[in-house]
Amino acid sequence: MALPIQHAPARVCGTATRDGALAPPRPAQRARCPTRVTAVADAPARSASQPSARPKPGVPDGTPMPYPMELPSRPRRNRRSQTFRDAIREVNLSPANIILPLFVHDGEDDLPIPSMPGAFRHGWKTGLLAKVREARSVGVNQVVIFPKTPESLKTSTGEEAFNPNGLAQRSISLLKDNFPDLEVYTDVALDPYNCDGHDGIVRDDGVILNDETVEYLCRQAVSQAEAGADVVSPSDMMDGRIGAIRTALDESGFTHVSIMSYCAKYASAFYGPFRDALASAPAAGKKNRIIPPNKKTYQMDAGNYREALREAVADEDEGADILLVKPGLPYLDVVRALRDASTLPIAAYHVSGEYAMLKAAAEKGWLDERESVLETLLCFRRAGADLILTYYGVEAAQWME
Ligand SMILES: NCc1[nH]cc(CCC(=O)O)c1CC(=O)O
Ligand SMILES: [Mg+2]
Repeated sequence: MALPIQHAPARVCGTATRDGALAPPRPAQRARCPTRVTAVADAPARSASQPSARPKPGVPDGTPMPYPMELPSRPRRNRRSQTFRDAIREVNLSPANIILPLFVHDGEDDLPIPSMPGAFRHGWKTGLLAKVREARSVGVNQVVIFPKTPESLKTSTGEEAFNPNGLAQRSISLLKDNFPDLEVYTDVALDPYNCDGHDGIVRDDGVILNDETVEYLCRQAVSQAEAGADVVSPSDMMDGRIGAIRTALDESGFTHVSIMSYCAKYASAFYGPFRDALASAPAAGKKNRIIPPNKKTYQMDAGNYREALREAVADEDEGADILLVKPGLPYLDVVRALRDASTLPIAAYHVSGEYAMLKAAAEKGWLDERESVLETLLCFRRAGADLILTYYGVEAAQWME
């Protein structure tokens, strides 16, 4: 059967130069150009009664002639076998790249999170330990802890954030006691502890105070370090907090504790399921108090790229050890920008909404979950991420085996 191949309109045969311009064709190439009609003269003449006669047996109509084409380059040769494809793959994905985010609550049972099927608020003792044991068994040895604070403990300044006996602090200690070589990351921001649902302290007129918040973040980070945290991760986007936290840690004897800065964190709709999990969405305005309904005065605008570089330079100068971009997939250009601009390790957060999208499509049977998750995570690596925070951490590591 003749294949419905349409010849492309005649184009200039030439060689693309490095800057993408077409160089004039070299004489030797003229004869090779598949769209040139001269080649047809070499084909057997077609009689009027056999309009679709083929030039050679088994060669579909429309095949460019001469056949085989004299191609100087055939990239498909390098894709011919799985062995070869594996051998020359440019980046790889390993459980070592994964940081598993874990929600904890101050109770016993693991509670499902409806907008994040397969993820739980773990009971801070048994459930948390069991999940970490499972993660380690597949090679994931890094976790980040997100505590769900009971509403009764939330205040407008979030002091529970640095309660030495708080849920976060207890969870960190428990993990380090049980798994001394586990890398425990923490979240530094006030939103899970703040009755207004903001990462910083909200003044009555709705302004989110920067410098006052930084002081609280320093106390929170030091308290997490005292509990045994290996890496504190400020996710609040206040200005100047990396330098202040570095100084506070150093002065308290924690020169060995690292800082992973959420340096390019965007005001994103993809955090919705996370805020469900922690009941941490910005609160409704109250009598005599204005509470901004979103985080746009501190998290970045989705349209901005250069601004991410500005944030990265500042955080690197202030002493960050790792730079993080968040969300992940819609912001891979920013991951690449930071990868190229900095010598620090780069982390990317495959956030709750991105997880929910894949889960929902997989549950409907619209996507192959394993293939789409592994592809997604590999693309983070290609964009330049060393570390990937993903709720798919354990499943992905199992699938990698
Ligand atoms: N500062 C808190 C914090 N740390 C991580 C996330 C979101 C993570 C996710 O969506 O998976 C958020 C929510 C927010 O900024 O509103
Ligand atoms: Mg900043």
